[in-house]
Parts: sequence; structure tokens; C-alpha cells
Amino acid sequence: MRKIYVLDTTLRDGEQSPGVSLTAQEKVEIALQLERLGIDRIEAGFPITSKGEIASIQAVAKVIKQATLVAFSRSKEQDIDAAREALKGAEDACLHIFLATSPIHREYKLKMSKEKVLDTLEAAIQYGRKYFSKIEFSAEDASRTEVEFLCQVTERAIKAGATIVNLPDTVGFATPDMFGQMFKTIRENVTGIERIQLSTHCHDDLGMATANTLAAIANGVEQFEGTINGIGERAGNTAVEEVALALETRSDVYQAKTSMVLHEVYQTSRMVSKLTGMLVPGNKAIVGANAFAHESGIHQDGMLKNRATYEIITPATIGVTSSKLVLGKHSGRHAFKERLIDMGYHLDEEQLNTAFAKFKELADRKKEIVTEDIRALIDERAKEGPVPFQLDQLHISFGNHSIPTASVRLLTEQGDVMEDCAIGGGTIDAVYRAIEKATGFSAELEDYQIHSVTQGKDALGEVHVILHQGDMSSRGRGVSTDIIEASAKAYVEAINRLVVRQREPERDGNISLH
Ligand SMILES: CC(=O)SCCNC(=O)CCNC(=O)[C@H](O)C(C)(C)COP(=O)(O)OP(=O)(O)OC[C@H]1O[C@@H](n2cnc3c(N)ncnc32)[C@H](O)[C@@H]1OP(=O)(O)O
Ligand SMILES: CC(C)C(=O)C(=O)O
Repeated sequence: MRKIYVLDTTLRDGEQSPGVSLTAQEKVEIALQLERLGIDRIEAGFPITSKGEIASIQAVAKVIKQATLVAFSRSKEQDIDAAREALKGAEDACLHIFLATSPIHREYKLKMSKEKVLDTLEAAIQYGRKYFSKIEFSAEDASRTEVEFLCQVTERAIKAGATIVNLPDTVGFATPDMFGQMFKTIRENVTGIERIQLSTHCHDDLGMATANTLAAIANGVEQFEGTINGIGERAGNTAVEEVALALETRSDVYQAKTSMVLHEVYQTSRMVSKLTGMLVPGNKAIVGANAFAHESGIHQDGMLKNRATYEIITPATIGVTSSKLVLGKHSGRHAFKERLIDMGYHLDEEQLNTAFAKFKELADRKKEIVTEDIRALIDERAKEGPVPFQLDQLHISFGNHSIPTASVRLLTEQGDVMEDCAIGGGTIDAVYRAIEKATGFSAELEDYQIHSVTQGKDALGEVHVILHQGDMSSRGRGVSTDIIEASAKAYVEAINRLVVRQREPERDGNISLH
């Protein structure tokens, strides 16, 4: 397997993400994690940016022992001097000089002719070589540069003393075929190419950064550059973790590998997200929250039978404990049953079918069903059976300038319909009054408690009530994604218990709480 070097530029190009600015301490923390991740070269910053940037790189230089520390620099002596200052304490240092080479950058940004570009990069590299044995030269906007000129640029950089030549796709314009071909041409036409390492650095403007990086690797580059989670200027850089895992998973195609400690990938991603404030989208490859989560019944069934049906990487590879079978609207019986067994429930086929139907009903109203939701569902199901009253329909009307009104429709054991409506001091008061009128049963509400079973706006609400009537009292519990419905269910359940006790006083006793 060919070794591919990784230059991580989270602390430089990653920090160029709009709104991101890392303190020295944060840079140190991330750099140490990058070292644990087995990154070969850590680009810690762009020293000429500010005094604070130099101090941050110096702080990183003090702690980094294994990786090569890289500092970025324009083709200017003042930038190189700032880089010298920043890297003076580094165990192993590399100066990274860049200059744009494409027609548009030459004409409008740099206002330099081709000759001037060649002379400028040569002078800068020669100046850098006085202080650094390792020099990377980047031809900014290489993918939009005339390929013959890019050959001249690369050759001049090698002659001047560069040890790595990086050809970036600065604005994410390249396509994989075109980009691969560019490296092939460079390898075949540049004198002295065997003396240096070729590198690539891609941006994700068209979502092709990883594909372009892999095309470059397939065409012989020895180093790729990227950032953790793909953060960076505009749409970001190549995500280091994506390329590393692509090489690992498709070694049959690329025959190349990084030295990255892959089980540190997830931890690194979390840290970078936390410290930069750049959230990782749920569907992000490798490190997104859904990368190892399965919600669809057919996929879950496949996973339970053989995980390779729907996973090409094991979560443990990147340091995630396990895959997740998320229960939701699209889930099927296999996954539901598996979760019940994990929770210690053993239902027969009929019970499972009833519980599954309830689960689907809930899933229509709630995005993700968690263990506590299922427990609430099963406990609810356990108390089903013929009851004196069953809540069938509930309507409420509420406005901050109107009187709360509720109407309810209940079904009796015999199938009779009992309907009524009421107003109240609040919505729940109105609902409870309507239930009392419909059932003809009135009791004193001694206690009312509500809490959320799970987290989030769509969480199940659980209501507990205690009712008193004469010397009898009873409890009721109701669960629903809607707290008014949960409240009504709890009230009806408590009334049912009172009714049953009144019918069978000798069995239930008069004053016990259930
Ligand atoms: C592809 C990349 O990611 S490039 C890196 C981008 N990152 C950053 O720019 C972040 C840090 N930058 C900064 O703090 C500032 O831009 C500094 C300190 C570098 C320069 O600031 P200023 O001196 O105020 O210049 P400003 O940023 O406005 O303009 C850039 C100048 O550098 C020149 N320049 C751009 N690239 C290079 C280069 N590789 N080599 C030499 N000169 C360059 C531009 O032509 C322009 O020169 P001009 O002033 O003669 O027109
Ligand atoms: C100059 C290189 C390294 C770069 O940051 C880019 O092209 O985006």
C-alpha cells in the first residue's frame, strides 16, 4: 500500500470559515487531538495575519512533538519572516509559500505577468530555503491555470528548493477527470518531479472536493490537504475524514492508505465542531449524526440480519460505539420487537401487533420514538380492556382574550355515546368540566402533575391526577404528544377507577390509591 501524507489545515484554512476565530488555547487543544489522530502535517496558521496568530502558532509549536508544523505565507519576505518567528520553537517545521498562477489571478489580483509570477515564487522559495529545510509551494488556483504554465511553475519551484509542490483546486472548479489528468500531465512532463512530493488541496464549491482529491491520489499525488468536517473558506475544504475512510474502505481501488488513527476521527470531529461553532449536518458523510443511524424498516431488518447489508464502515472504525436503529414512522416490526426485547418486554404476537399499531400512530405525530416513549406506550397498553368510559373525541377553543371552551365525546362500555361541552377558568379546567358533564360523574381534583417523558418540542407529555369522591380516591395517568389530551386521558382513567370501585367495593376496597 502506498502511504498518503495528510496535511490538516483546520487551524488555517478551516479557521478562514466565516465567523470562526480560534484562541491560542483552542488551537492547542485541536492540534493535540490532530496529533492523536495521526495527522502527518499540521498547518497551524498564517503568521502574517496578526501578532495573536504568531503567538497561537508558537503555543502549538510548544506541544506538538510528532507531526510536522506548517505555517502559511505569501511570496513575500515579510510573511516568511513572520513564519520564522511563529515556527521557531517547532520540533519539525515546514514553510508553506503560495502564489496564484491562473490568468484571472495574475491579471486582476496580482497584476503580474507569467514571468513575474515565476520570478516571485522563485525568490520567495530561495529566501525561505535560507531558514527552512522543508518548503511546500502552492500554485493557488492551479486548476484554472494553463497546464503548460503550471508545468513551468512546478519546475521552477522544484529548482528553487521546494520539497512539496501543491496544486490546489482553489475555487472548487475542477471535475475529477480533468483534475486527475492535470496531475498526470505534471508527473509526465516536469523535470525533477521525482525529487519532491506532489500534493493537492481542494475546495467544495461544487461538492466535488473529496472526489477531486481521490482523483489526484489515483494520479500519483503523495499528500492531500483538508480539514476536519470539511470546514473552510466558502463551501469548505476536502473533509480529511472522508478521504481517509474512502482510502481505507476502497483500498482495492486506490491501493493507498494514510497513517491516521481512524478511531480518533469521531472525537476529533466533535471537538472541532464544538470549538469552531460549526455544526456538523446530520447527513454529513462519516461523522454526521445519521451516518450510522437507520430508521427505515427494510434497512433495520437488513441490519439485524447482517449489518453489512446497509453499512460499509463499522461505527467502531471511527470511534463511535454502535450503529443506531432509530424508531420512527418508517420503522418495521423487526426493529420494534428488537427494541422491546432490549427493554425487557416479551410480548406475544397479538400484543406485539397491538403495540406496533400504537407505535405507528405515535410515529405519525412524533419524529423519533425513544425508549421512554415505548415504555409509556406499553404501560398504556397494559391497562387496556373494557372500561366504563373511553375518550373518543376532544375539541378545545382557547384564545388569550376568550373563555376556554371544551367539548368531549366519550364512549361507554355498552357503546353509548356521551357528549357534552363546558367552559372553564383554563383549558384543562374546561376539559375536566366537560368530562364531568358527559359522564355525570363529579369528583374533586386533589393533585395534577405533568412532565415530559422525553426531550424536544414533540416529546410525549405524561399527566398524573388524583381524584377524590367522598372517601374514595383514585389515580389516573395519561400520555400523549399533546398535553391537553394527556390531561383528559388521565382524568378519564381516574374516573373509570372510581366507577369500577363503586361497582365492586368489596374487591377494590374503598380508600386505596391505585
Ligand atoms: C487561497 C487562500 O486561502 S489565500 C489565504 C487567505 N487568507 C487570508 O487572507 C487570511 C489572512 N489575511 C490577512 O490577514 C491579510 O489579508 C494580510 C495580512 C495577509 C494582508 O493584508 P493587507 O496587506 O491589508 O492586504 P490585502 O489582504 O488587502 O490584500 C492582499 C495583498 O496581497 C497580495 N497577494 C495575494 N496573494 C499573494 C501572494 N501569494 N504573494 C504575494 N502577494 C500576494 C495581493 O495582491 C494584495 O496586494 P496589494 O496590496 O499589492 O494589492
Ligand atoms: C493556496 C492553497 C494552499 C489554498 O489555500 C487554496 O488554494 O485554497
